[in-house]
Amino acid sequence: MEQPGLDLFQESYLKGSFVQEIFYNEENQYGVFLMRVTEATEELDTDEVTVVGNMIRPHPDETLVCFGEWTDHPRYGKQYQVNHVKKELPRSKEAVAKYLSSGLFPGVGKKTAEKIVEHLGPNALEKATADPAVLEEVPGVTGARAQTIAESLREHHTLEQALVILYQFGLGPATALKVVQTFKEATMEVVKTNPYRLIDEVEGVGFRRADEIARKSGIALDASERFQAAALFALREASLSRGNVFVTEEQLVQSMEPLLAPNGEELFPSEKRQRLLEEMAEEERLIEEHGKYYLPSLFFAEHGVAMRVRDWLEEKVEPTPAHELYKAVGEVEEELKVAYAERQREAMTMAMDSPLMILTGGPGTGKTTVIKGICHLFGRLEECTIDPKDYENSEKPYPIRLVAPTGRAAKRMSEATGIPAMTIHRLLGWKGDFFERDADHPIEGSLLIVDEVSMLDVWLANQLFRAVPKGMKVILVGDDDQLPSVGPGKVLHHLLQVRGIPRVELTDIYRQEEGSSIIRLAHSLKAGEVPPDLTEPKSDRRFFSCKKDQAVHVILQTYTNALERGYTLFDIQVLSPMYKGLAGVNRINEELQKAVNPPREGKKEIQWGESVFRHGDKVLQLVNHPEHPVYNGDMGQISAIEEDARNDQPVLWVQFDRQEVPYKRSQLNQIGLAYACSVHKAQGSEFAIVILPVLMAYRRMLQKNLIYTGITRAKSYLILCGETEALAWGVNRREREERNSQLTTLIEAEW
Ligand SMILES: Nc1ncnc2c1ncn2[C@@H]1O[C@H](COP(=O)(O)OP(=O)(O)OP(=O)(O)O)[C@@H](O)[C@H]1O
Repeated sequence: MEQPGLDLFQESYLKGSFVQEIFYNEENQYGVFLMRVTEATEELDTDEVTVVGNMIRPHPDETLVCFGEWTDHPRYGKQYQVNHVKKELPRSKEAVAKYLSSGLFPGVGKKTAEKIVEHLGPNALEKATADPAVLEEVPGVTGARAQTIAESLREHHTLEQALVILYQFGLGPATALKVVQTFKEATMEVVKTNPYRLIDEVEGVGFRRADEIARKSGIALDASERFQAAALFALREASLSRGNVFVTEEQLVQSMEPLLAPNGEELFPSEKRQRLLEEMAEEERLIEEHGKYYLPSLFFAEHGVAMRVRDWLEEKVEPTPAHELYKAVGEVEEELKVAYAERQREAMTMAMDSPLMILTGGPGTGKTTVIKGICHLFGRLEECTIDPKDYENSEKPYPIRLVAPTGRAAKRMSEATGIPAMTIHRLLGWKGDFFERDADHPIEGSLLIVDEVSMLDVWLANQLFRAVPKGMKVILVGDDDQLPSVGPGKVLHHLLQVRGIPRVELTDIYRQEEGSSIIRLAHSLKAGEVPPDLTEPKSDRRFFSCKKDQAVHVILQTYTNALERGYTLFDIQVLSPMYKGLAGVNRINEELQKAVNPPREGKKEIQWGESVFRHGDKVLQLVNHPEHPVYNGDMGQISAIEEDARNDQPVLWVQFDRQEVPYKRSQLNQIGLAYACSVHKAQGSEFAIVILPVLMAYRRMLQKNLIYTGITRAKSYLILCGETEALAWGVNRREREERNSQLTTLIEAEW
């Protein structure tokens, strides 16, 4: 094996060809190959080496130079982690002929390949790339065919070159590959003339990265496209990271400053700025209205929601005669064996006569009990059965649609009311990139009840509202003190500010009667007060004082104690405000996995990025899965693992409540370990036991809504661990910023 001196090649590399593909994922171009090495920077004790990394799928006859480093994988041993790959064109006549007929070049079979090599010699590839006309000299190759072959040769060559240049521009191999795959032969053109296109078209490229490329391509600091890219980037950041539906011009300019001129120089005077923004508005890349700047999709969503709400407010409903209403309420009370409180009764009767109504209230105030009452009252007044069984073989659709943003919330609601419930995505027929239900294909039924509305962002609210047919009553149920939606807008909050939307707020706590001190604590914290008995042990809650570095230990101890007492993995949930850090979600998951589901001989597991999925692990679905009805926030348990599954075959199965869902390797980013999860991910769910660390180390994240949401996830037992001052600090801190939205004004202005 050749070994050139290190002075010639500073980087470590292996040269050779791939003799076997062990694994290859088309989606992220990640592969594992066996390479026969002919040349290397260091001495090797074998000439067959396992090589892993992101790369365009190599062809067996290609000679490759892989630059990278040696790693020691805990499971697979020593392997070469490729950083980037350079392909060498084959040199011998046989290899060139084989390469040409490998299928990479359309229309070139074995015979033609041999003829080309015969005629042009071993340098055929270089010659044909430089001058396609030489191919025409090959007997039997017509002008058009010569052209096609030369084009694909050149295309290959250009892609290779583009990759090398992108590496030089500082892009990592995975991103560089994505760029080349997106723009193909146009890659270099895009990179040289408008690398800002990468922000929109290549996942994982932000403004700063694109701007670095622009610098290297010689694009001026005051170029128009630079300004416009920064404007869109800032607008997206404001909406997606901070939840704003729009930004004011001042906010926009302010957030663009650090992007455009970190040293404070004025590259875009106000006149130029104005002109460039106007240009973007003309091209509908953004929308400007009275000095407010929107991403188009948010503008239309917010206006859509406002328009729909206005329609409901303008709708006239014939009121049900009072005596009929009260008689029916009495019958429902009798049927359900509940004596509804005055306010609860008001909510039920109001729901019957309003096209749109909002029901709010903290935990334990009886929202679910009222939802059930509303459904039964509706059935009586409409004189229709609400027993799902009566609709099983009927043409008639079930009249009530009960929905929630997460699968767990829907399940909880359906269990508590006895009425079928589903996620909003399922109701709307989410197909992965579009909803089947819209204004032209509305949902069926005459009563829609949406729970956990605080989680609804303006996009989803618009999708849902536009799919509601005329005449269907809509009841929105939620708790405005919970965390707002992850996506932009604060729909429930802003709807509550509209005067004129019928609403009832439930304030009396009923669960307290059952002796819940968790709910009492939640209500105190909501009022910004830490009760003096916080650290006193109660029958349903405990506070364990500890510092940051002890928190994980306390969590492990409590968790395993609960398991010993017969609680299951699904009864206990650790919630943490952060992912990173000593007591963050990631670390707790790692430690709990070690403690409650350790590796064992014969127990299958699979490495995924930094983490390991093991048979029996509790996992969380992170996105809505359009193929199977599993949704963001659903939890399940790994029921099988096939370690050596081929790329297109499932590698792991998760048992959710009602079904087992298979995942291919490329889909493993849709799940995560779930012994611990973020408070955001637990929205809409309840657990028998919640363990919540509250530490000053998290103070950046701690705020009232988050603590309140975390605590109210506990149904039977709450364990707080950490520092009392962290809790006090957090509950006195409101959400950092209000979210910009015009929703209230839009509805009120024209209504
Ligand atoms: N009028 C009432 N009389 C007696 N008990 C009631 C009444 N209303 C509600 N409850 C009881 O209070 C408890 C909490 O009610 P419910 O679950 O409906 O509240 P919730 O607002 O939906 O709470 P959460 O959001 O925490 O689920 C239940 O056990 C319920 O039976």
